[in-house]
Amino acid sequence: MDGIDHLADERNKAQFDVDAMKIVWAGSRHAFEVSDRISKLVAADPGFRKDNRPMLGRNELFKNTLRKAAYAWKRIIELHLSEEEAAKLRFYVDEPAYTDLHWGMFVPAIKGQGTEEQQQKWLPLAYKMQIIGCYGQTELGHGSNVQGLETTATFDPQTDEFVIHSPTLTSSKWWPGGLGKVSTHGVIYARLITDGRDHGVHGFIVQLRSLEDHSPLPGITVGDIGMKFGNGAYNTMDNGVLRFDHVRIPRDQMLMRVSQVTREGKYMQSDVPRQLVYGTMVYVRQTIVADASCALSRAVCIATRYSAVRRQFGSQDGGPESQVIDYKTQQNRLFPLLASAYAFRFVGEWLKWLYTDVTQRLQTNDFSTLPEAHACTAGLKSVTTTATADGIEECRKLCGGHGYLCTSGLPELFAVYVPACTYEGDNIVLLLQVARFLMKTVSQLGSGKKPVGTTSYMGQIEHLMQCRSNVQRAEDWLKPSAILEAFESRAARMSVACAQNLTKFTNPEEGFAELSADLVEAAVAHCQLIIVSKFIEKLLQDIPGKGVREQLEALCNIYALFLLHKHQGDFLSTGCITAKQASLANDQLRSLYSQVRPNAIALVDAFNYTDHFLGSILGCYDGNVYPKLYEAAWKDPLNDSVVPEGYHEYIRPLLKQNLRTARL
Ligand SMILES: CCCCC/C=C\C/C=C\C/C=C\C=C\C(=O)SCCNC(=O)CCNC(=O)[C@H](O)C(C)(C)COP(=O)(O)OP(=O)(O)OC[C@H]1O[C@@H](n2cnc3c(N)ncnc32)[C@H](O)[C@@H]1OP(=O)(O)O
Ligand SMILES: Cc1cc2nc3c(=O)[nH]c(=O)nc-3n(C[C@H](O)[C@H](O)[C@H](O)COP(=O)(O)OP(=O)(O)OC[C@H]3O[C@@H](n4cnc5c(N)ncnc54)[C@H](O)[C@@H]3O)c2cc1C
Repeated sequence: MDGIDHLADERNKAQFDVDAMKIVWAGSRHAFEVSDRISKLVAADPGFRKDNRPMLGRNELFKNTLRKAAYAWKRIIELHLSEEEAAKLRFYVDEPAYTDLHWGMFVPAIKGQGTEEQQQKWLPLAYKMQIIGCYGQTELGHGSNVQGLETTATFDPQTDEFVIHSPTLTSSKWWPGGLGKVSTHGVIYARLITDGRDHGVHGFIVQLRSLEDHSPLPGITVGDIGMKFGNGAYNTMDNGVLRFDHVRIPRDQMLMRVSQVTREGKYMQSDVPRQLVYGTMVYVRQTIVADASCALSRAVCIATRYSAVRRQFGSQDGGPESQVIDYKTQQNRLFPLLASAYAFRFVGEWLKWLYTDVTQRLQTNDFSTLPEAHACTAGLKSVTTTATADGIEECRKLCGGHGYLCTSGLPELFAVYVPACTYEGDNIVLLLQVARFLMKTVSQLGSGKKPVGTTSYMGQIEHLMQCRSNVQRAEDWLKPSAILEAFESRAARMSVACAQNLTKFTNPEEGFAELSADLVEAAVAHCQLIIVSKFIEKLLQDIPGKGVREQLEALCNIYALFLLHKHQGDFLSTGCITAKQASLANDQLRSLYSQVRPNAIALVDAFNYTDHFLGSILGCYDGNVYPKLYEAAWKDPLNDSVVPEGYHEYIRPLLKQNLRTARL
């Protein structure tokens, strides 16, 4: 606008090499270069404009999303983008669409659960988008309880087909994204029945719509489930409802990697665990953790830049008022979120490694790390999405009144993000899975079986049950060993306490249900320990760039000590630390805030987000917030006319009547 960088002074204060930090954030120089190039390409293309989204009605909004998805595909083909570049392009287009489910779940489900033959048949069609797929698992009556699904797939040996049927209203598929109006096919989860026997839930590829005119195939009733939370937001997605009336599909459309049905109708199970049917969820939960760092960093970038621009109170001798970022209360709310964004980034990187490792092992029939992969993906998905959804809302409040404007970008970001606490597994249900895993680990401690991976700390259970922190001064809390010992002993003691309480129940399932609130807290403590320890491990790596390591150390300590402060009830009640040590942690936290303060703007610049992607006037790179807000207000459709539509109908008669009343 005025071409001036209003945040230049802030940028000059930085004590580290921002370009080097950009590479750490991206994960590698290559990842940075791809991300930088593609984000700029999207930002410069008017075809990907998104600022009008909150104003559009549902039909217009949805059609606009279809246009963008088709245009994105056209650009991907024209520019010969690689799979990695194409995924980045869809990410920076930043509009939930059926393509998320096609690439993010339909394709992975076929890859993970289909045989070689099935993959060869279906994947080329999906890769060229000659078919478009969704992931049809959840039903009106059951989501979390996958074993409770009611849709049936009954084998008919006469015709060598499965008959897919929705026997009840509650068996209607409900929620799958892309199903409502777009998908031609779906991976549909149904109870497999052969010869009158129910073999539980399995995946099937089912064609839903004609490839000629897009009409639903015979026996299929399909539509959108209706408007969701927020304007624009997730309403660009056609979450759908689907009913089957005895729809027939060939036998070879059952995904047969885990189990098979023969021509004779015999059910056969491979020697792979049946839980592999849930494999797509493990894959997506892992991507959701990486995605949490993106959503949170985006909100934090907006709130941090605006906090440096915004001034309120504190003027001395007619000088400028204080920047709100200098208030300790603002720092205490904002900087832990900044630190969390970095923490989630690094734990997301690690989780991707864990997932790749488990996938490679599965290919050689080594299933030993599957339970840990399930517990880690479930728990970290839960903890990071909860913190991110809460964090985005906190960032909105950190921006005061202007944060409530759609042009701040924060209301839409929250509305799009918050269902992450529910989809791919309700966060509480997933934490209970982690708790089951922890209780199993604790119960095996005496058996000589050594806990491994993320539970290896339980191997020193005797030490962790009785150790006392030796922190004496605030600076002692900067030692990774002090932090790790406190987090490990807290997690171990909470798990052991639950395990001991469970022994008081004669029926273990009853005990588990009764103690579930405590079990969830133990699972959170374990997951927070994973995040803290992966951040500390990141710091053991070679980190090039002037001052970059120092900034990351400060953020790691903020993340850990903020959690310690927030959950000090856990640390104190389990006797891991004393009240004095908790207070020293808080002293150290304050001094870390002062250390981060001059670097705050550079730390959010390191995310390398374009103004297009941020979609926020408050977060714009140049910090020229007020003229932009003022100008944007006049562009609101309500300001198209000075006197509003409806004046003659509803305002004028009222005013006239008031005049008459006043005369009386
Ligand atoms: C780049 C693009 C990305 C695209 C997408 C990105 C982001 C998302 C964007 C938008 C959202 C879009 C889509 C959203 C899609 C969906 O939501 S799809 C539907 C997801 N649904 C769920 O997540 C349901 C949650 N429920 C469950 O997973 C299971 O029912 C539950 C685990 C709760 C219970 O399973 P169940 O078999 O009934 O239970 P048990 O507790 O008895 O478990 C038996 C044993 O199995 C182990 N186990 C359970 N799950 C898994 C697993 N996934 N992997 C491996 N192992 C598993 C469990 O630990 C038990 O083991 P033991 O017997 O104790 O050893
Ligand atoms: C935006 C969005 C997109 C989605 N996309 C898809 C998709 O593409 N494909 C698909 O198949 N599904 C999709 N879903 C569905 C989603 O996966 C489910 O909504 C989710 O798994 C939660 O299940 P539920 O709705 O049955 O919740 P419920 O299980 O009914 O949860 C309701 C409440 O009960 C609690 N609860 C449930 N069970 C327990 C328990 N055992 N112990 C303690 N508390 C419990 C929960 O914590 C929650 O508070 C989507 C959902 C949303 C919101």
